[in-house]
Amino acid sequence: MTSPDRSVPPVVPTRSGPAPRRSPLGDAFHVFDTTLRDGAQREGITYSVTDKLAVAGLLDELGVGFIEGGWPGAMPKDTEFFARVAAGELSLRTAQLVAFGSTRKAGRRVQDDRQVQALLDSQAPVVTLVAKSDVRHVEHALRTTLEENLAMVSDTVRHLVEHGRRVFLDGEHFFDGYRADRDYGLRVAEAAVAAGADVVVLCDTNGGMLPMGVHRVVTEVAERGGFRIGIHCQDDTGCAVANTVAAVEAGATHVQCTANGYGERAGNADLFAVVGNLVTKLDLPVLPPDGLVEMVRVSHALAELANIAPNTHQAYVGSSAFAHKAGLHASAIKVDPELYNHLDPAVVGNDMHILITEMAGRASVELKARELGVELADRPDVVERVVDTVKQREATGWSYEAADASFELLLHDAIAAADPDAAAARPGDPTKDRGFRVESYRVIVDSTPGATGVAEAGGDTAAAGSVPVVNSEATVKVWVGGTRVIATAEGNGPVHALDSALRQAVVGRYPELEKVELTDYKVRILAGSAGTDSITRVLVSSAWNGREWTTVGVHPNVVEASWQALVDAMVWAVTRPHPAAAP
Ligand SMILES: CC(=O)SCCNC(=O)CCNC(=O)[C@H](O)C(C)(C)COP(=O)(O)OP(=O)(O)OC[C@H]1O[C@@H](n2cnc3c(N)ncnc32)[C@H](O)[C@@H]1OP(=O)(O)O
Ligand SMILES: CC(=O)C(=O)O
Repeated sequence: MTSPDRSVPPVVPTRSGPAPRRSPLGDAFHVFDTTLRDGAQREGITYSVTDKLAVAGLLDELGVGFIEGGWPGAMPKDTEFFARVAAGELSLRTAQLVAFGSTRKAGRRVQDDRQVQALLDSQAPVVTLVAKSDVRHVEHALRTTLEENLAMVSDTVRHLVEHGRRVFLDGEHFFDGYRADRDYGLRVAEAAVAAGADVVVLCDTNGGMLPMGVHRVVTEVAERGGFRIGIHCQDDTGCAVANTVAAVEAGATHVQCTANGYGERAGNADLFAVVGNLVTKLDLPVLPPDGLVEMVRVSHALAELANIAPNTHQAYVGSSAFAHKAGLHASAIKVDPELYNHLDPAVVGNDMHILITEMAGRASVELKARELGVELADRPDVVERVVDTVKQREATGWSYEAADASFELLLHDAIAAADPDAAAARPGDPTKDRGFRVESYRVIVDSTPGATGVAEAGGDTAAAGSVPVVNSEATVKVWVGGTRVIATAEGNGPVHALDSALRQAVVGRYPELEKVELTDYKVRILAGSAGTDSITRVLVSSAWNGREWTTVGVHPNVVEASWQALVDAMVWAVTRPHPAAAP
């Protein structure tokens, strides 16, 4: 018989399912998300139960420690959400689920309070109880005595703790109450802690605080000691994130926030800014190591679920959070991106990009060209030509900031113009050839007086017999690979007719154009200088094969401005290197 080899470590039993993730700080620091409770209190947000499950799943992927799912018993949807989680529809890897509710009603036994029972029925392992901590609210809103409010707090906390729940207490209006009667808020906190609460969250419910005041109050409360401090800041002064960070600096170790700052009135502290600041500025690793890089993805997915357009300028996660417009910024970034970025955007899953506008300088153009795969470091002539063209055009109403595809064509036109011999010698090279050449176009719009009804193909669709029928027809003449092609098409308006005729003319050579979709068409009328006509700027967005691109046209005539943007859209589609080869 051989003795067991003691040098081999024992086999650790494998877990079924993915291993739980934890922030390196574990329970020492809580990131507590209340998007599904306070966030849902924002005007305009209505989550379905399915949305709520998806929101919770995304927050768990980010790595928050606690997800407040709603108020079971107050709203059927919230009750159903907890029931569906309990039934196994969602399993959380990182976060613990939290049910929110208020203390028992005044003058009622906690055992008889249906709202409190609903918290237990939710089966959430953690409960946040909202309690009045401002004497004026106790006396005027609850219309009860200060002693009864303390009893409501301790009875409810004890009841929940006795039933195995971990309890956090939200001290509503704590900061306003502290100004009016500082001892009472602390007595509420102490009553909760004595009954078993784990955290007392100091709430700036009306959101009127500034960071210095939050720091002072949290410091004083921390000096009294005896309980763990949390912070919950509404954003009515625009300081919710700063107030939250100030509270952490003063000793809070539990932060309540909402995704993208959604919340009652002006909102709450934005989870992404709070976490971004704590991790990258205060060196507090409050998320699991793979969490921070998910911020952009999760923020945008949560905006989608809330049906709110993402805030492009949102700190850390907005698509413009690392966008640089000023030429001087670009010139320093060319030397070292850190010179004009507060952190590497990749850390939070974001990207830096350079905007080309009238504020661009040579460095902006060089960096933008590099983004587009073109190296212009040794082509100062081309760079200068592009800078001049952009500045002159933007002075007359063009805008390349949102029209990357038109800028890309302008760049390649400048390269071709700088080297006309090479352009002639290599007509098939997309950097030298626009794919087709327009000779002319014509549009006819006609309407027969008295003719009304549902329009046929090519006319405006209208309710039967209600509006005149207007027909639009376009003819384009283009040169494609040495051949002159004339095509005519109808459309439900002049721009549609032009788009159809142009595609018809070039589709034989470029069959992929059949699949290009026009996804957006924006017209902006720009005031002309005194005494002159106004100018029209048209932006056309197109999509194909997972790519989107935007082109611009500018002219006093809206049809010509639209035509320029349409032609750029098609030229970009047929000449730029893109996944066009894919089906
Ligand atoms: C600061 C915050 O944002 S806290 C979160 C607030 N969120 C919400 O209110 C959303 C969900 N709310 C609801 O669905 C409803 O308001 C409910 C179900 C909670 C209560 O509805 P109702 O019973 O019809 O009461 P109503 O909303 O008119 O008033 C709230 C009652 O709770 C009492 N109350 C308020 N805060 C507390 C508290 N912390 N502890 C105990 N009772 C409280 C009020 O005094 C009032 O009592 P009353 O009925 O004796 O006058
Ligand atoms: C609890 C809460 O949402 C507040 O006091 O603002």
